[in-house]
Amino acid sequence: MAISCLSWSSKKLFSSPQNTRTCSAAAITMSSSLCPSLPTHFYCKPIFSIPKFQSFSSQISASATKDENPTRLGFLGLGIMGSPMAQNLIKSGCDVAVWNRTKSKCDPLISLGAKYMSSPEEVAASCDITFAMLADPESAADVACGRNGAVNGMSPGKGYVDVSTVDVTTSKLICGKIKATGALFLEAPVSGSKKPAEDGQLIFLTAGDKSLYDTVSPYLDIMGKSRFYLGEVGNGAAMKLVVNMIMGSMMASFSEGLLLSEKVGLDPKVLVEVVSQGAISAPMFSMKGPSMVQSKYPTAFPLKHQQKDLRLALGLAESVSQPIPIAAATNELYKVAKSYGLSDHDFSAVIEALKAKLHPQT
Ligand SMILES: NC(=O)C1=CN([C@@H]2O[C@H](COP(=O)(O)OP(=O)(O)OC[C@H]3O[C@@H](n4cnc5c(N)ncnc54)[C@H](OP(=O)(O)O)[C@@H]3O)[C@@H](O)[C@H]2O)C=CC1
Ligand SMILES: O=CCCC(=O)O
Repeated sequence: MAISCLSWSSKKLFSSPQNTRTCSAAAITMSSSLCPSLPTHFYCKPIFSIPKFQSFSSQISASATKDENPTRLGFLGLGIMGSPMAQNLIKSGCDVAVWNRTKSKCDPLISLGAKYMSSPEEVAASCDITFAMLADPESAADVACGRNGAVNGMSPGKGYVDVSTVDVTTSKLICGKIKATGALFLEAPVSGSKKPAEDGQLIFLTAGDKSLYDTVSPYLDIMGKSRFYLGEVGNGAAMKLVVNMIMGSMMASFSEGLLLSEKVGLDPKVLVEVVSQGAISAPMFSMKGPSMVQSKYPTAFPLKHQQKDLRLALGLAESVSQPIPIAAATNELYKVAKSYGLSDHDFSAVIEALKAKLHPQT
């Protein structure tokens, strides 16, 4: 299956298969201390992560122009994440068909050149590879396996790549239905939020059919900065849930710190600065701290999705009898935040649940 994308910027040059390499063990020894002036994506990463290397080659656009049968890509689900991901594929010259439950969200992509299809089935039937970026396990299963679902349009030679964050059971269910048609399946949830999606800097946590992984890697490289292949279906979903469980608890703990610092007379803006310089610094704190101090929560990752991921992580832990008391308590806090109508705010709005008086005086 040839790559159909045309080069449109230097970003595209990163994603040429010729420019994408797996680091050898020897190469891992090249570190930032040896090459302090190099940007971080030049540093070698463990062999299971496949970073992109910058190149000034124009090989991909030259080969793409000769391609008379471009790979047809489909994209289902054009929310906060799906829209910029599909947009990056289109802007890279890929032939993309789109569908979204709320049709109006397809319009900006259609104006960029995407074809509109009226159902997931139609997208899957007309495309070689279909990506899906849906809200939760229920919607991911429904879009794949429900009435007019993608499964009905799948057949041997096609591939389905689910990039939604779902639980292991749902991913395996979708995988089973897709594979029963003779098509291939890859789960590929992403780490990274709205801005990394816009910038093509996501991290893909993939598992499933290795041959499909190899086929779609150039597209993952258009949408992301690195990708991990984790083996059998379920491992990508599990990795994503563990990562988001940690993230949700970090955000809750950070929220407590901001409020405690203020209560004892400290400036929370200074706390954000102090944290940013020490061992617990994290881009998340530096990026979201200043707006949290102003009680502003512009949505990048909706709070309802963070609570969903905590709920799913609790189920994952339950399945192996692993205690996760901090995540369990954190989940309760996000549930309180949801009950205050904060579901569609950014997940940093969880701090509001700590501001509220739990037992208001009458
Ligand atoms: N935002 C973020 O920072 C990140 C999110 N994720 C994960 O990616 C996924 C998508 O997130 P995000 O884009 O933020 O979410 P959004 O809520 O912005 O988008 C959700 C998408 O799912 C669709 N959808 C919801 N319910 C249904 C349904 N019953 N049937 C069909 N379609 C449905 C929505 O359609 P409609 O437009 O009609 O509502 C929309 O296209 C989630 O699993 C999330 O956890 C992963 C990494 C980062
Ligand atoms: O699932 C959402 C992840 C958000 C992020 O990684 O910043």
